[in-house]
Amino acid sequence: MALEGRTAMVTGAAQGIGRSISEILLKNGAKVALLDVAEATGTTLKKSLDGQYGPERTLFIPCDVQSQQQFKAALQKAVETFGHVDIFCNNAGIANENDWEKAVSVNLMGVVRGSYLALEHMNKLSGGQGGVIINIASLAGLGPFPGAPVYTATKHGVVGFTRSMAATSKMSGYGVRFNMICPTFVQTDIINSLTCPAALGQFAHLADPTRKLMEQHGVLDVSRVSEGFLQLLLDETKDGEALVVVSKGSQYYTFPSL
Ligand SMILES: NC(=O)C1=CN([C@@H]2O[C@H](COP(=O)(O)OP(=O)(O)OC[C@H]3O[C@@H](n4cnc5c(N)ncnc54)[C@H](O)[C@@H]3O)[C@@H](O)[C@H]2O)C=CC1
Ligand SMILES: CCCCCC(=O)/C=C/C=C\C/C=C\C/C=C\CCCC(=O)O
Repeated sequence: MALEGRTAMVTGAAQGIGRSISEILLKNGAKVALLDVAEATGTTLKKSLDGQYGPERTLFIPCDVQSQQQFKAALQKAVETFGHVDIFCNNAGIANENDWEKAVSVNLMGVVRGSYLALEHMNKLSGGQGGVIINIASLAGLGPFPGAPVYTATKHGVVGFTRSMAATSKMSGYGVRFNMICPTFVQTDIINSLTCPAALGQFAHLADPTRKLMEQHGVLDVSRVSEGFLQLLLDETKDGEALVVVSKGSQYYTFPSL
């Protein structure tokens, strides 16, 4: 199998896109450390995966990506259990324009924190074995999503950070590839935030236009994102790339040259 002997760590793995990415990694032979702040959902998922793949293939670690201490301890536990981690997916994210500071903390600071911890472990210049880091951004990381300005800002931040880290890693010789995925709407719990006044905050009046945007773009199955993830992971020529996953297909985004 393509990922036999490889070990991955996925944040926000208990459900939705993170769960689908974890499952495609397992199907292809990898071992996976599943991180999520939702302890009950994560524990239930771990039990179900134990039945399918055997208990030694996964590890569930309760972890809030906002906490440096929890995140560092989670990586340490995964390394102690599996020996190393060579695939890292920063996927955990929320949509909340009302509690916008939390959205910045989870969606952007959590991705920076996870990427730096993963890099510290993987960096060939400091004894690591190299690896791949794939961050889950959004189509809202490439253009304006009306009604969700802070969500949009965090995803633009993830795109800029990941591209810069790819260039930094290449120029420094770290042996770590950085890529990102920019999906359109995907059928998971987060899209309920789009019509939830508490999550839209001062932009609650934009719930209807947002619903229309969703109808126009279509809502994808999570498997479309995990298939894209596998493609990016296995293609060693991809570094600093944004894979856009929309209803008509998946394609690499062409950024304007400066
Ligand atoms: N569903 C969609 O339409 C799209 C989602 N995305 C992105 O995909 C990623 C995954 O979202 P979905 O699976 O759609 O949503 P989801 O709400 O189904 O799953 C998010 C997971 O992240 C976990 N999580 C939230 N805060 C966390 C924290 N502080 N620490 C650790 N785990 C935390 C949740 O417990 C949950 O299991 C997010 O970054 C989201 O922004 C991107 C484009 C489209
Ligand atoms: C706030 C809830 C977020 C739900 C999950 C999500 O990220 C969904 C995003 C879907 C679409 C984003 C909408 C608009 C983005 C606008 C323009 C993209 C233009 C890209 C380009 O070609 O320049």
